[in-house]
Amino acid sequence: MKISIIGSGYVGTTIAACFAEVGHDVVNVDIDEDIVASLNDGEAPIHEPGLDELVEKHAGDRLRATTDYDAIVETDATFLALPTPSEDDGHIDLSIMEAGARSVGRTLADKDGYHLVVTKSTVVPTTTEEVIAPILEAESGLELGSDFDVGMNPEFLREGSAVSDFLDPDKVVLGSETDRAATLLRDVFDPLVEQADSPPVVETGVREAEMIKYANNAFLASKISLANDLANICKEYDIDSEEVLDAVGLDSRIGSAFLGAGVGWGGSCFPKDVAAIVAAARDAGYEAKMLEAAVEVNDRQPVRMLDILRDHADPSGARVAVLGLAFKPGTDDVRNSRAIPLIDALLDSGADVVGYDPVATANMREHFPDIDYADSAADALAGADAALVVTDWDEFAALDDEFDAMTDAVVVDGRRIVSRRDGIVYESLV
Ligand SMILES: NC(=O)C1=CN([C@@H]2O[C@H](COP(=O)(O)OP(=O)(O)OC[C@H]3O[C@@H](n4cnc5c(N)ncnc54)[C@H](O)[C@@H]3O)[C@@H](O)[C@H]2O)C=CC1
Ligand SMILES: O=C(O)[C@H]1O[C@H](OP(=O)(O)OP(=O)(O)OC[C@H]2O[C@@H](n3ccc(=O)[nH]c3=O)[C@H](O)[C@@H]2O)[C@H](O)[C@@H](O)[C@@H]1O
Repeated sequence: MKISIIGSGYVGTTIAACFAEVGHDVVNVDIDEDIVASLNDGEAPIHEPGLDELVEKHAGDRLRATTDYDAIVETDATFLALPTPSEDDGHIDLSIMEAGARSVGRTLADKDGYHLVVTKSTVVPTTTEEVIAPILEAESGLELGSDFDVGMNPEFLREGSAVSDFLDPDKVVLGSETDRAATLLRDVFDPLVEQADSPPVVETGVREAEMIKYANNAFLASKISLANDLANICKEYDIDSEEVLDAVGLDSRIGSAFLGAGVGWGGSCFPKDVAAIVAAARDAGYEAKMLEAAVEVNDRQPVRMLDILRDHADPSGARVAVLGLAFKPGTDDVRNSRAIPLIDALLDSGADVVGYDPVATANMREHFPDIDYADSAADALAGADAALVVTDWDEFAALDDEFDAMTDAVVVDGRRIVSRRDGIVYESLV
């Protein structure tokens, strides 16, 4: 099949390369000329394990990129993989989706024959039918339900394992409102489902598919916050929270994944998606109390970490090493990293901050151009009065003699990753 994908970021590039891998002809449309050039040169514009190989293998053959929306006319289906950021009050900002839909609609005016437009981005329920579809109709002059249909196919991949998550998913969710759209979506996913050893395929309505994505992310984020709440109680009683949560996770109804207690969840999606569904629920007249509490617990974890530091050392005038700047290990992405509120609070307290991350320093420098950055954990620790461990990079577990170079070795561990205890003042957050 011929597929077009609008947007070539984490999701757009990954699904384009993977659709090409399972045999589709794919064209990626992005407004960024550098991204388009990179894809056409056979180089992935983002860092994801396995992506370079797929892009190199298919570029110039089953995979091409362009800035020209006209390319979608020749395709059977168009996937919108555009950003859906948050407004300041948490509401979803649909302006980029609306701009993309206008461009797609204008282009489809020139198409003879049926077309399917699928929302891949995470959007609050009713967006595809009540925002995207009317724009497509108005701009194209075509009629929804006869000339074209809309569908919704939420994405569950994680950064750092995007290719393997997409090619080997736990489930595929296909949202549509007409038989023709359902059949076409099935045709798109059949080759992927077959090579992935037939994961469950959930065929549902468009707004149900939109809600499944939010429910998924809200559940995972809340599970971490609940683990953090329980771990905080454990700490009050001097109980090892890891032992407790490991045992709890053995219950097959609960499961061990996403029970990792610590400084909380960040990244480009959990914070914005939980905020967006809470705001959408409020607009609809419902107060999502559990989700609001999940956010509150998450916001409190970095504050608790600073409180622990203050129990052992005065941050004012102290040199504090922040180990780990990425929102999770395996990525250079710092969007909503827990390191950001921590560094902000340290600077407010008058601390002299030195940050270290194996790969995310350049991105964090854009947020905090004026703090120091070290080239290694050892350099960050040398002469520091205290260290806060924020991201669970494996290399932090191996730190040992490096702590001896600290001036006053106070270590507050936000991810329970540091092994060394002797000769340092060590306290874990949970
Ligand atoms: N990043 C992730 O791990 C996941 C993201 N999602 C959702 O997928 C959606 C996309 O997210 P990402 O891929 O992370 O975004 P991204 O920011 O990495 O990439 C978006 C791309 O769209 C391009 N773009 C912007 N306006 C455009 C326009 N009018 N026409 C064509 N291209 C345009 C940008 O140049 C950029 O390359 C969001 O709704 C996100 O919530 C869903 C699952 C996982
Ligand atoms: O919608 C999205 O964009 C994606 O959001 C998350 O993926 P991602 O943000 O890449 O990263 P995760 O591995 O889920 O981690 C998110 C945050 O939770 C934290 N986390 C994770 C697991 C855990 O046990 N404890 C914990 O604090 C991580 O450190 C990180 O800050 C979801 O896992 C994906 O399924 C989803 O598609």
